[in-house]
Amino acid sequence: MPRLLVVHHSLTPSVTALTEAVLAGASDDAIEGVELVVRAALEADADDVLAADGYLLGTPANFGYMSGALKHFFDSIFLQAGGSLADDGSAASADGGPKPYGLYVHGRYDTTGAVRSVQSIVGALGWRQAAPVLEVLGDVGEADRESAYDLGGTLAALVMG
Ligand SMILES: Cc1cc2nc3c(=O)[nH]c(=O)nc-3n(C[C@H](O)[C@H](O)[C@H](O)COP(=O)(O)O)c2cc1C
Repeated sequence: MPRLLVVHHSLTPSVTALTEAVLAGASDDAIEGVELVVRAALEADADDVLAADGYLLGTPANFGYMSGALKHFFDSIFLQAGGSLADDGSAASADGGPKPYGLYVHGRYDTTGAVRSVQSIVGALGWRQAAPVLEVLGDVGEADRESAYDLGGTLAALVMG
């Protein structure tokens, strides 16, 4: 069965609200035959990544970057999951097949650096962005929840094939 892996760092109400909406969307009645695997960023491992057919990533913006927990996830799985490092130690493009991913980021004033930090790493894993990044600033409203729901549904539908 195709598998969608959700890796999130949801310690605060706003990211939690987005994660719940993403999961609800990925579990929509229209989605059939997709196994949803949900992992806190500090618990996900390379086996989770290798076994998945698509990914949803959620993080707050912290100091202009993704959360330390999501960074720890990438640090832990990068090489095993098909990433490679260039001679200078920077992330190099991976040769693996492009698996789809979606990303949602919550911040209070600027999520630009957090989004860029994730995109640079997943690009080196060879994953392909399958939906626009959901960036939410400030309090999470109904429209944001709907966007998160749509993001979850979109990725699940893509994985469903
Ligand atoms: C240490 C720290 C650093 C933060 N850095 C940023 C940042 O760079 N950009 C931003 O938009 N928000 C930043 N924030 C706000 C968080 O992104 C926000 O608190 C988080 O998404 C959770 O939202 P919530 O408190 O409304 O649940 C920061 C918060 C903390 C505690």
